[in-house]
Amino acid sequence: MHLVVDIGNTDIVCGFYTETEWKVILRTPTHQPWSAIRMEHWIQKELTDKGFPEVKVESILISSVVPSVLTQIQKGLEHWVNYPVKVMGPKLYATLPIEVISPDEIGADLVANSVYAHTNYRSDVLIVDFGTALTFTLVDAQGKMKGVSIAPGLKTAVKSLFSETAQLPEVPLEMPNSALGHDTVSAIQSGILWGYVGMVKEMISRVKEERGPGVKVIATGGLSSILTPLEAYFDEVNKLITLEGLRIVAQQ
Ligand SMILES: Nc1ncnc2c1ncn2[C@@H]1O[C@H](COP(=O)(O)OP(=O)(O)O)[C@@H](O)[C@H]1O
Ligand SMILES: CC(C)(COP(=O)(O)O)[C@@H](O)C(=O)NCCC(=O)O
Ligand SMILES: [K+]
Repeated sequence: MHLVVDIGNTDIVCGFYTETEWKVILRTPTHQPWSAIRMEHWIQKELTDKGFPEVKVESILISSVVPSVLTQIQKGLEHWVNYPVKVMGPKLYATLPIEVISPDEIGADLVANSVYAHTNYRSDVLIVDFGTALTFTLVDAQGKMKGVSIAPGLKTAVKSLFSETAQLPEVPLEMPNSALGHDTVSAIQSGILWGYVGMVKEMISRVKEERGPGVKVIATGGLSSILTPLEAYFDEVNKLITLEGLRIVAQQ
């Protein structure tokens, strides 16, 4: 088997795959007191629990947007498999089938998303990633990353309102039926969820105005199925896009 790891600002996701399919996907919170040994023990225990006690992992590629966590995760994995692990970064970007925008600043997850989009569509594609941040990335037909937009993610917006106010609670991310709320919880749900529906529609429409109506729009990230009124706007909704992109990079 082979392994790709996506270290995001909320979760670390580990995808184990063979030539033909994903075998097992593991998820754990990013913010833990990570040490190399904690990582090695966690992955061994999870694999055993999921019915893969003695896997042979032939290659590992990591994408990280959390530098403070990367070192211990990488060390733990390298100790586990006993060979160097690859990490997404500017040196690797130079070998990709896409042209990476601002290689020293760009998030590695956005690069992986772009590799997936270009490999599968070969047209203008807008990737909407509903993670800790809500990101929009445009890749053109030649595989050039043309631009990125970054906003607070849905859960980040909810948490920020809760932590910056005295009287507003943290609310579940559920689409309200009506435009305006009738109590505090539904009022916050209205503001954030309908507000974000509007934000995503506005971004899609602006990008299509600039690039033409043929732009494909694909959605990923843990929160990509919350804004149900957007379903018709997406050509694909797939929570595995970042892992799929990493797998393409690892296999090249
Ligand atoms: N398969 C899933 N089903 C339901 N919720 C999920 C799933 N995966 C992730 N989430 C939730 O979606 C949120 C964003 O996750 P993710 O896209 O992995 O963010 P990041 O990449 O920033 O770490 C998290 O709060 C997580 O708990
Ligand atoms: C934009 C992000 C915070 C998204 O991270 P995520 O929501 O997946 O945890 C991450 O890709 C990042 O830190 N990017 C660096 C800045 C940039 O891409 O321009
Ligand atoms: K992500």
